[in-house]
This record gives sequence, structure tokens and C-alpha cells, in this order.
Amino acid sequence: MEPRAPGATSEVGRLRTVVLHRPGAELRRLTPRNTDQLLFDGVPWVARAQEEHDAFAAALADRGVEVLHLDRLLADVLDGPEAREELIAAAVDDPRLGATLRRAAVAHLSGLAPADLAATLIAGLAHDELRGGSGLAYRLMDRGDFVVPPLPNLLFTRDSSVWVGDQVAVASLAMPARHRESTITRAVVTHHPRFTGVEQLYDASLEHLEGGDVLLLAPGVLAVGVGERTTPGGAERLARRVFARGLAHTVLVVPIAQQRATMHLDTIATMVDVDAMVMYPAVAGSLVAWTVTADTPPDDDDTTDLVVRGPAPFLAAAAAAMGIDRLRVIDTGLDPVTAEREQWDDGNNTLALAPRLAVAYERNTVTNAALEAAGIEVVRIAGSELGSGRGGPRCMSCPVVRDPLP
Ligand SMILES: NC(=O)NCCC[C@H](N)C(=O)O
Repeated sequence: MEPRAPGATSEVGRLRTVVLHRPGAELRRLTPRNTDQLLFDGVPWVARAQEEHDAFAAALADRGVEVLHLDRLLADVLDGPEAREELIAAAVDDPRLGATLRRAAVAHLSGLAPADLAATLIAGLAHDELRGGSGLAYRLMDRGDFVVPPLPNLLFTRDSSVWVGDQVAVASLAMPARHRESTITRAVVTHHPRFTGVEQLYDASLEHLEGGDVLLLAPGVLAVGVGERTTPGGAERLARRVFARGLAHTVLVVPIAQQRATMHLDTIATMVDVDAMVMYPAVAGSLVAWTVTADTPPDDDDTTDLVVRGPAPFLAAAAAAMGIDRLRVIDTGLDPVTAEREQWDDGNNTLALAPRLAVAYERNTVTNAALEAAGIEVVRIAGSELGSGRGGPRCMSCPVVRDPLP
């Protein structure tokens, strides 16, 4: 059967196709010395993280979701000269290297077969793995230093690209440790036959915008978190572009605390039904939104002012934009300490497979019980090791095809 044309207009339409990344050798690079810089909160047990991820992928496949693996898509495109050239250039685009080491790194990477090159671009290249290294920068490096740093956060496929309607926004990731991820998603959506003809809505050279901050609340209505990662400038640019291309009529811009626990909007709230969210109780009453619309559709990047109203309470502003009476918040009934613990462990970061059917980490027992009491079927997955990167089922998945809502 022909694959369905890619696209998504909501968070909860039946999920048909998703991109995941099974974590691999890149996680073995993590040590207590580099976890902060590489945005992990601990050193994961890699084999167990892979088992957990395999079970996540199996849970999706068992429910009829086609799982695409990012490393395989990457290896496919690295069979062609354009993606090879672009991604090798991106891997050595680092002022630490200097010309001599850069040349040696290019020669090494250029000699690799597609699957090996894909693996190396993801796992990185350590000093002692480089054949034929030379030059001052090389000689002054330590054995374990990275010529090409690893990408352990590629696991969180949600952040480096996001589909809005039938177009894909390649993200502009804020943290240096994640910049190169966008070059990989860009190469895949540009060169893979699966995505031929797809228009790109955003790119990594623009203001910071991360997929974890973008929620498709309803067809035509986006919520965009602005905080540690996505900037107001990024939200404005995205709004202009989705209006210009007829992909949305309203963008709700939602300020969130600029701290690690709430790095993206999807760490505090995700949709579990067409009119319901699970939300961190500590923010449910105080979250606000700026409602952005356009009187006349702008051009992609013109400078005409958008219409900005607010701030207003998020739930009311969202319901008004979505054209519903009320956006329900599933009351997790949590005491503040349990709520804080389960938010940190991504209890609010669920992946909807369909209305009222969501994947969640099993460890968040109180949040999951509340979801079930509210009529949401919860598919529980283990995440004790996966969670050390601070991301849950939504962060670890990029929906590529969802059914439109009826
Ligand atoms: N959407 C998400 O919240 N993604 C989780 C990203 C975790 C990753 N370690 C990061 O800090 O960017």
C-alpha cells in the first residue's frame, strides 16, 4: 500500500506514522563530566534504555502506528551525494577544529558507507577514533575529546521538526548541544523520497523555535510556548508563516517559566482528547496566552503587524480560539510535592494515539490514575533510563501522519 501523505492538524487525530530514534552509541558517550553540556540529568544504562525504547516502539506498532526510525531515514539519504556533503559539512562546522583537523575529519567521514556515516554523525567522533588525525588542534586534544560531538538528544525527535498541516517546520534549536540535529532532520525531509514535494515552513537559521513548544490544539489553532527555548521572535515568525500559508488562523503564544523543568510547553501540558489536556496543576490557573491573528493574510516574512490580544487566561483563550465552550483540564488531584515530582518525570508529557488514548510513563502513577478516572485509556511504558534525558513519550516522537479529526 502507498504510504499516506504526511501531515497533521491536531494532537489527537489517530496516529498513523511517527518518527522515533532508538538511542544507541551516542548515549554511551555520556559521562558525569559532560551530562550538563549534553542536557542529560544522569548517565543512563544504555542497554536498558534501548529495551525501554523498543517496548515504546512495539506499543505503537501494536496499535497500528507505522514507526519510522530516524537513523534508517538518515542512512537512506546518505546514499546520495547532496545529503552526504551537507551533513559532513555541518559536522565539521566547528571553530574548535581548525583547518588541518577539519580536513582530516572530512576525509574520515567521506570514507564511510551510508549506515556507518549515519551512525557516526549521531554517535559523534572521538579523538582516538579518527584515522589520520593531525594538526595542532588534534595534538592538543585529549584522547576522549570529541572531534564531532555526539547527539544524545536526537532521541527527542519532537523537538527538531514539527508538522503543521501538510508542511514541516525544521526547528531552530536553542541549545548548542542540539544545533546539529536540525541539519539531520532537514536532510531527511529534503532528500528522502518519503517526503518528496513537502514544503518546508521553517528552518534552523531563523529565530529559535523548538517542536516541544508547538501544540496543534485544534485544526487552525496552534499554541506556542515561549521560555527557555522558543523565543517570542520565533513564535511571531511561525505565526506569520502559518497565516501566510493558510495552515492556521490563530496562534496562542504562552509564556512559560525559563527553567529546565519547564523547558517546553509540552512538559507542562499535552492534549489527551479533542477538548481536554493533562496539565501541571501548579500552572493550570496561572498560565496565560497572547492571542495572535492577522486581519489580512501576511506574506511569509513581511513586516505588517499581526493582531496581538491579551494576555488572557490560557484555558479561556484556547477555548475561544478552538470554538468550544471549555477546554477541560484533567484534574490530577495531586498534592504539590507529588505534582512537582511527576511533572519532573514527564507525567504531563503524553503522546495521544487517538482521542482518549495516550502513551505515558508508568512511573507517574498518580497522574495516570487521574487520567484513567477521567476516561483516558493509558498505555504505560517504562522510562526509568529514557527519562534521564528529561523527556517523555511526546518528546520522543514526531508524528508525521495523523488522521484529520471528524
Ligand atoms: N519536548 C521536550 O520536552 N523534549 C525534551 C528534550 C530533553 C533534552 N534533554 C533537552 O534538554 O533538550
